[in-house]
Amino acid sequence: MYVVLEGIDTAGKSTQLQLLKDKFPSAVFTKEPGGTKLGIKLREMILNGEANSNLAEMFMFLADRAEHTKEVILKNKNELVISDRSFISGIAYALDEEIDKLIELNRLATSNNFPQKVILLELSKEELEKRLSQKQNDSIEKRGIEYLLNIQKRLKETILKLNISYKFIDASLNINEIEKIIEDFINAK
Ligand SMILES: Nc1ncnc2c1ncn2[C@@H]1O[C@H](COP(=O)(O)OP(=O)(O)O)[C@@H](O)[C@H]1O
Ligand SMILES: Cc1cn([C@H]2C[C@H](O)[C@@H](COP(=O)(O)OP(=O)(O)O)O2)c(=O)[nH]c1=O
Repeated sequence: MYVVLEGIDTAGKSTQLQLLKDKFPSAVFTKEPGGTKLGIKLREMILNGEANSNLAEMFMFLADRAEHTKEVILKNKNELVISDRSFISGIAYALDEEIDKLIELNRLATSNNFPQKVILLELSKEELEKRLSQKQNDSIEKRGIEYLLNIQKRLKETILKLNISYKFIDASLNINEIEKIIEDFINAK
């Protein structure tokens, strides 16, 4: 089963993945961008802000995703794979394009291998402000609070359009409470 953890920057994805590694020791943990050898190079270029064109940046994420699908998702088809982000981020962050068109592009990039379950960690504006103020920001995060809240809205909209089992979780809950909700959701049939 292929499960993905989604949420805007600082929603708590890394924190939860760290805990999930103990709960699911035999699972394959991966991430987008940067879950493959090629992806590590693409991720560095993307986060350094090397692309001036939004379209070029989007295609770098799609290239990362195509490689990730072949090298990680398809090679571990019979395992529990848990990923930090997915094509759902790809759609939400590509603000210039329509969601439906992006779904089609992502079907192509993944050869139709979408996740079976998606978890979204949702932040309130107040909590996002607090967390961003405590962090050194990369080029994407520097785009600001309203930008990230808009992305969060698009993450939800995208998930609701897809026929994938999902769980929305209040990211300001206690860390262990969130972990339990995620664990139960992964274990549920
Ligand atoms: N449930 C939570 N409650 C309060 N703070 C949290 C919670 N989860 C994570 N954090 C803190 O928020 C910040 C961002 O978390 P992180 O896991 O790095 O987010 P992401 O990987 O989504 O960017 C970190 O400082 C982390 O310690
Ligand atoms: C997967 C993906 C991520 N992104 C963005 C989301 C993040 O801002 C950044 C990846 O950074 P990352 O460090 O993995 O996220 P986080 O800061 O939450 O730990 O790239 C896209 O714009 N498009 C995509 O397709």
